[in-house]
Amino acid sequence: MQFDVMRFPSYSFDPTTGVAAFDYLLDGPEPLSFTETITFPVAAGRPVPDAFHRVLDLLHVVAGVSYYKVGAPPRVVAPQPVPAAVASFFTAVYTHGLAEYAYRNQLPHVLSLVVETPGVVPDAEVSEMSGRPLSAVGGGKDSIVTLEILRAAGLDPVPFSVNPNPVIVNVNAASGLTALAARRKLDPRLFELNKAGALNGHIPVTAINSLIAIATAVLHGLGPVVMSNERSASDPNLIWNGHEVNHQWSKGAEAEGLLRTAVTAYAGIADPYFSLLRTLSELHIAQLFAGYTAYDDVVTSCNKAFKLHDPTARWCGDCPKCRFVFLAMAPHMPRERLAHIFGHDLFADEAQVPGFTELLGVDAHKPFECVGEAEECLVALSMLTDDAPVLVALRAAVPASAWDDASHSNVFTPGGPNHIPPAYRKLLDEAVQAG
Ligand SMILES: CC(=O)N[C@H]1[C@@H](OP(=O)(O)OP(=O)(O)OC[C@H]2O[C@@H](n3ccc(=O)[nH]c3=O)[C@H](O)[C@@H]2O)O[C@H](CO)[C@@H](O)[C@@H]1O[C@H](C)C(=O)N[C@@H](C)C(=O)N[C@@H](CCC(=O)O)C(=O)O
Ligand SMILES: Nc1ncnc2c1ncn2[C@@H]1O[C@H](COP(=O)(O)OP(=O)(O)OP(=O)(O)O)[C@@H](O)[C@H]1O
Repeated sequence: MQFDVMRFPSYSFDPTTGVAAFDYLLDGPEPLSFTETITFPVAAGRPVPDAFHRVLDLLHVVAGVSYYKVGAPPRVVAPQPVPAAVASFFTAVYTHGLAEYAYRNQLPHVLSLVVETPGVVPDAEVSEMSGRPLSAVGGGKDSIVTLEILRAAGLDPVPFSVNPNPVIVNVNAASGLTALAARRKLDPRLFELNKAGALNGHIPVTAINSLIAIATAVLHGLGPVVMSNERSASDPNLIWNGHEVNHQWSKGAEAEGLLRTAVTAYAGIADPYFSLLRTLSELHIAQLFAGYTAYDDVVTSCNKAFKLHDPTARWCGDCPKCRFVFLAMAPHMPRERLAHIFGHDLFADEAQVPGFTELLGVDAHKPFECVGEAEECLVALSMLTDDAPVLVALRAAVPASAWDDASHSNVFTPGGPNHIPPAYRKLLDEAVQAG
């Protein structure tokens, strides 16, 4: 399949049903069109603010990555004039956000795409968001820590999810907070094309979920949107053709900054979105999570729970994410509690050794998954003193030089680029001190 250009013909929004329908066109000798629908929670009795439509304009282009990847045309033409910051954001989403897809499919031209726009407009006038925080919930430990920090500060957070699976529904129930949800339905034609062998790969899903969250906050008079993206999300998995390839790019600090700037410039909202946990390592977040026992029967960080066609899974117990979270939580809680959360003790199973070795960075690059740095894994291992079979094998596998790095590690010192507003930074600092 050969296409010349990706276009964005139109979109619609019906305030009575909350349904937005976004159209896409892969144009060429045999064009393909797609429609994705996103159903927002209806805000009965509230007028639809202009800023909501502005955020949908951004979402229309960003959600197009799922369809772009079917054919990877050399041109992407956005539908309307935007401020320069928005054009830069679009280009970053299609290049950095699709870098893993480009690497795996050997499509270097994707890394140097420039999303074209039909003109440049000045930045919008800016006003504040001043409602209850809308806190994105993915069902894992990170968003639970954020919800609990916001709740403890009396901010009355509203949990929010896109396509909440049973894990997210159960986490929200355990929190006792009333949640909002949006439903996202990809065009079924995409799955037919995938089955027929079309180009496919990873997309920057957090950028899409984040814009859906911001649109929901605007529609309901809530906000800012508070995410739970950690420090290590900004670190690349590898360098290819001189470009960083980061599986988690749209969870990283660069993407967060670009998205914030684009929303402010185009929709006129100050401080619309930030990650409360941005300065923390995964190991540090796991330590804070250990202080909340109410979620032990429901929390799930395994990505198997996010499969569109099987949303019932919890911890699979045999993937990089399960291994990483098990290792990150292990120093902060008794093994019995950890085994209860996961359903079994991964450190007792010697078949897990190669997977843990990969996390420690002994053999290859960091896996294409949402896992922390090798350094964090080494520090976790150095904090564990018992002789579980996997731990014994890992200690033997780690070269002596690696332990020096771990002992000088700053994994429990908050730091790094972030966009946390000062009032929220104070809450985080208090939680870290108490933890
Ligand atoms: C659950 C998961 O990890 N899915 C990735 C997997 O897709 P798979 O086919 O195994 O299952 P589905 O997610 O059900 O996808 C079915 C097809 O639909 C396509 N698709 C899905 C969502 C979307 O927004 N657009 C789409 O086009 C997808 O390509 C499938 O063909 O492998 C895919 C290819 O590598 C990944 O793209 C799937 O990842 C999902 C989009 C997803 O939600 N993944 C998150 C769990 C995830 O990886 N989060 C990252 C953050 C990445 C970021 O920058 O935002 C993380 O936690 O590190
Ligand atoms: N379905 C979803 N709807 C809305 N936000 C989501 C969804 N899935 C993940 N997120 C948010 O996206 C960000 C990244 O997700 P991620 O899976 O890393 O976090 P998590 O589920 O909270 O924790 P963990 O890293 O333990 O899985 C987090 O802020 C999370 O709250």
